[in-house]
Amino acid sequence: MASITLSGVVVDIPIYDNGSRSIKNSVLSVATGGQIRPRDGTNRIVVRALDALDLHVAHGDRVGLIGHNGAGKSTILRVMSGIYEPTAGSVSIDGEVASMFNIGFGMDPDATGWDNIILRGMYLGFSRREIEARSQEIGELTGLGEFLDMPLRTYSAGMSTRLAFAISTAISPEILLIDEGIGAGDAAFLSQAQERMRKFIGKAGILVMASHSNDLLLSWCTKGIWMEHGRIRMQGRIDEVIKAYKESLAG
Ligand SMILES: Nc1ncnc2c1ncn2[C@@H]1O[C@H](COP(=O)(O)OP(=O)(O)OP(=O)(O)O)[C@@H](O)[C@H]1O
Repeated sequence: MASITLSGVVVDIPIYDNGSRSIKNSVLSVATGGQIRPRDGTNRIVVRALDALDLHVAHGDRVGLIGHNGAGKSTILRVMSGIYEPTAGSVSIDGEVASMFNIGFGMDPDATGWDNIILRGMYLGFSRREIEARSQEIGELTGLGEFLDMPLRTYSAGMSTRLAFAISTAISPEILLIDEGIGAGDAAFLSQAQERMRKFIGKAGILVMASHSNDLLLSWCTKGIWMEHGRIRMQGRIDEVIKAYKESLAG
């Protein structure tokens, strides 16, 4: 059974250009972003992207991360995927993780879409034989047609996302992490993606996604977590959390 538990997770991101006094003086006065603070005992400035975060995601949960720019949504996903090591606290992940945001990983910009399906598939743990056997099906799902014969560097962000999405969901991971971007697809791709996502969720994995699209969050998620300055402001049913967040923006 897949699960994710974060206990007291702090992520401080050091800023190496510490020459500016104005950074220190503007601490906490802004509506967006994490908390900018001098690091204890040093002259270094850090951004506290996550502040003592406790979070449990259980098998079958579909969690939407909501909040203003810089609230910490992407940082949570990066911690869950192992890209960021927490400054303090602990992370426990049970299950195979596939993430949809490090889409450059395991991909070669000069190789074609077809070749990248093989490369990224192997990076995600397929054997060459397994991924070759499935590459046709994955290629069709991308809807990229003849672009699959073109080098990846000729793709738009949305096209790269299609490719990454098709490969990631093909491997049926137990935990899927998505950061924005998926909204970059067109309507036909999104409905195809939803169908695939429903199948994925039907296999009872975990989905954690960050998005500014309420429609996408409402259709894919059941739980919502509203982040603010690296902390959880509210969590609960996705519709209730989105409603409260919208009210706070209006007020
Ligand atoms: N590479 C970095 N260097 C410095 N600060 C960073 C870096 N990455 C993130 N941060 C800071 O960490 C905080 C949290 O950022 P994060 O990307 O998690 O926010 P977010 O909620 O995903 O925002 P958005 O909705 O704009 O994508 C912000 O204050 C941001 O400035």
